[in-house]
Amino acid sequence: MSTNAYVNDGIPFDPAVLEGIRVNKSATERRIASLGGRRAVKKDAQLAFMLKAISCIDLTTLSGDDTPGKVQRMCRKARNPVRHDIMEALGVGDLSLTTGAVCVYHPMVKVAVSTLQGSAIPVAAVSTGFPAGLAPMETRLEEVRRSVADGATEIDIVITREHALLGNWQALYDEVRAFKDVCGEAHMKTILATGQLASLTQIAKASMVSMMAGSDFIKTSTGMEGVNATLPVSLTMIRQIRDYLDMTGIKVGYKPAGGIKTAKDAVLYLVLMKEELGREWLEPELFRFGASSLLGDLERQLEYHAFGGYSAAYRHALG
Ligand SMILES: O=C[C@H](O)COP(=O)(O)O
Repeated sequence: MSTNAYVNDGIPFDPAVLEGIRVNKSATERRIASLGGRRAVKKDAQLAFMLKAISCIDLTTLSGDDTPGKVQRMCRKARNPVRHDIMEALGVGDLSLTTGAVCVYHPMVKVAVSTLQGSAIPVAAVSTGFPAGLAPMETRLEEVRRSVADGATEIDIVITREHALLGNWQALYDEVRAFKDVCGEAHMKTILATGQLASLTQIAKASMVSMMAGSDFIKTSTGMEGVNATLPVSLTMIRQIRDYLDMTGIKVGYKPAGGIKTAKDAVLYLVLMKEELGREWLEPELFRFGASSLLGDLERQLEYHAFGGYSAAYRHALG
């Protein structure tokens, strides 16, 4: 069962809501360009942002050569994401820092759950025919059922891109709703694969439909598309989260995923969340990074803050 208090039961499909959605690409890009320069993050705040970023990572391995051993190592890293001597030197040795979750393919759910036993770290399973989402619907639904039965409390689903590309919003709604029904109490994150959609307006509409259908989180990418998470796409999606909140009073989470590799990038995403949605979206209940290598750079930067020097990237596991 999910321990996340933020649940979106969804609302009935309303095509009229979509008619008013238009995204101005240049205005979106201008807003993002203002992000880095306008407010340089000071050193102490940077440290806080980096620790926050770690607590919001869905530490991920999604590779054809995943093995139980690799997943176990990743789970151990999720429990202790930063070397003890670095945490001590930063004066935060007593902080019980973990990543937000670990994220794996279905066959690795059991091993992740057993390795994380005794911690509060949830296991997320990518499901529904990840990454293309082109398996038969019954197979995709069954995959969700099995991941939930094996102990995943978070399910990352992929949408059928065709529905969004053709503007078949009722079909997208019905698909996401069907996945939500089989997720039961597991928290559902809906991956739009934004790099394969046609425009920011289409991404905004797909975000809104996914939330109407009961997504607890909306997520950019699988990490396997040619273009994965970007800041303009993120601004587009989180403004839909804001509109859905205004419309329903329901808070939906956001997960940028794929290609986020540096502490600097992570801080920009956190600043964007804080400025657009407020502090509540800086918690793992409402914000996650889907990332396989970001933790390595964050640990490296924290080491720099602690000791004034970098060690080689290879010294940071999963770096
Ligand atoms: O959802 C997670 C992504 O697949 C991770 O992508 P990445 O390997 O580029 O960090």
